[in-house]
Amino acid sequence: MRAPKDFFRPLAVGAPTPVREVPFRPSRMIHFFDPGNEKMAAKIPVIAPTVDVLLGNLEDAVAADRKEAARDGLVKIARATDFGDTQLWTRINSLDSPWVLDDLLTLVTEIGDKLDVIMVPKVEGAADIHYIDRLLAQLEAKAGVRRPILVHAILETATGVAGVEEIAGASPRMQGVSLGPADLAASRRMKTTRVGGGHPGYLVRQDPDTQDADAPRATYQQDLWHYTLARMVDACAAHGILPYYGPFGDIKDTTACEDQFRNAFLLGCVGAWSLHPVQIGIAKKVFSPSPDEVRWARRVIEAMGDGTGAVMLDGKMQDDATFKQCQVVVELAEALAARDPELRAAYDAAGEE
Ligand SMILES: CC(C)(COP(=O)(O)OP(=O)(O)OC[C@H]1O[C@@H](n2cnc3c(N)ncnc32)[C@H](O)[C@@H]1OP(=O)(O)O)[C@@H](O)C(=O)NCCC(=O)NCCSC(=O)C[C@H](O)C(=O)O
Ligand SMILES: [Mg+2]
Repeated sequence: MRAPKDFFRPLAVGAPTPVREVPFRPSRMIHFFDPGNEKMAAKIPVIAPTVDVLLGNLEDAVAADRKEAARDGLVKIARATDFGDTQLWTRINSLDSPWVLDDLLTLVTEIGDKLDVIMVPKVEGAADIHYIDRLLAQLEAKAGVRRPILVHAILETATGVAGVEEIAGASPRMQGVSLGPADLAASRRMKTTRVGGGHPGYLVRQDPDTQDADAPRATYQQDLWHYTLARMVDACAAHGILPYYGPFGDIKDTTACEDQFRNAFLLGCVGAWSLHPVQIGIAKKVFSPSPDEVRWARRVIEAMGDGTGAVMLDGKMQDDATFKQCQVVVELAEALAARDPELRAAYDAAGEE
């Protein structure tokens, strides 16, 4: 553990100075693609302007004999593409894999100036982040990278969940954390076989009718991920970094995907992963506050004046705390609208009603 006074010092001579605050850049969808898959790679110039983050995936879902093709493909795409203000991320292979060292050596050396964030899978604790932190500093110095590449951890082992607070605060490079429900389920020995989402067996049942013991009893499906997501959101907020829901594997079930994403949004997440083009629009819709909500939030802020005291608005009490919640909504809306002209128009129109 570094002493507090050294926390923001570069970890290698010649490495860029670490950031003091994670820059808030829209990242409603982190769009995964396999850079070694020619069909997907061909779509990247068209997809890039429609997403907030493009992520060249090198880890799970890329077969062992395609790892080098994926890595080389990412270098080629990064060099050939102007991403505008869309961020470029990568997910490297896990720290115990035979590929990760070459992933880092190649990517930082070849395209370090184009990479915004490196997503690290299966992070177990602060030690994993410290290892990556020092190695990145050495590679950035060697390659002459001018701004620090940030780090994003996937929370997908039971040990990682137990240490999420120390992971979130392990380095000034920490940009955020995503939930990895599929690996986490395996690590915990949960009895599911899905990538995220609910399960019909995880439910609570209405109490029996005292007059009629045989009367049907309603059941309510519960959210398997609530506990972990809530811990992750708190850890991220406490350390000033950003929380994300991860993947939703049932590509055809766009309704349940939207529900899962919305739960995460309401709980504090800023985005989710899109695994297929059909999930891009869902994430965009869900992780952008609706024009009605923005209009309401603006009304509360206006009615509250300096933000102290209490007022009634449409029969509802507003005070310092609702003022702060409304500021969160309006600040997010403004940051997203600055990048998204359609959203700007929708928010402006709502303001005129
Ligand atoms: C899920 C898929 C395998 C589905 O692919 P496919 O069967 O080809 O779907 P479609 O026929 O509907 O595709 C239509 C066209 O769109 C292209 N396509 C598909 N996906 C993408 C994409 N992500 N980006 C760009 N283009 C895409 C197809 O090539 C088709 O093109 P064409 O034929 O020319 O019309 C596939 O979507 C896929 O592999 N997605 C990514 C999966 C992935 O990254 N998985 C890893 C992340 S989840 C995870 O790791 C779990 C997590 O860590 C945890 O532990 O929880
Ligand atoms: Mg995983």
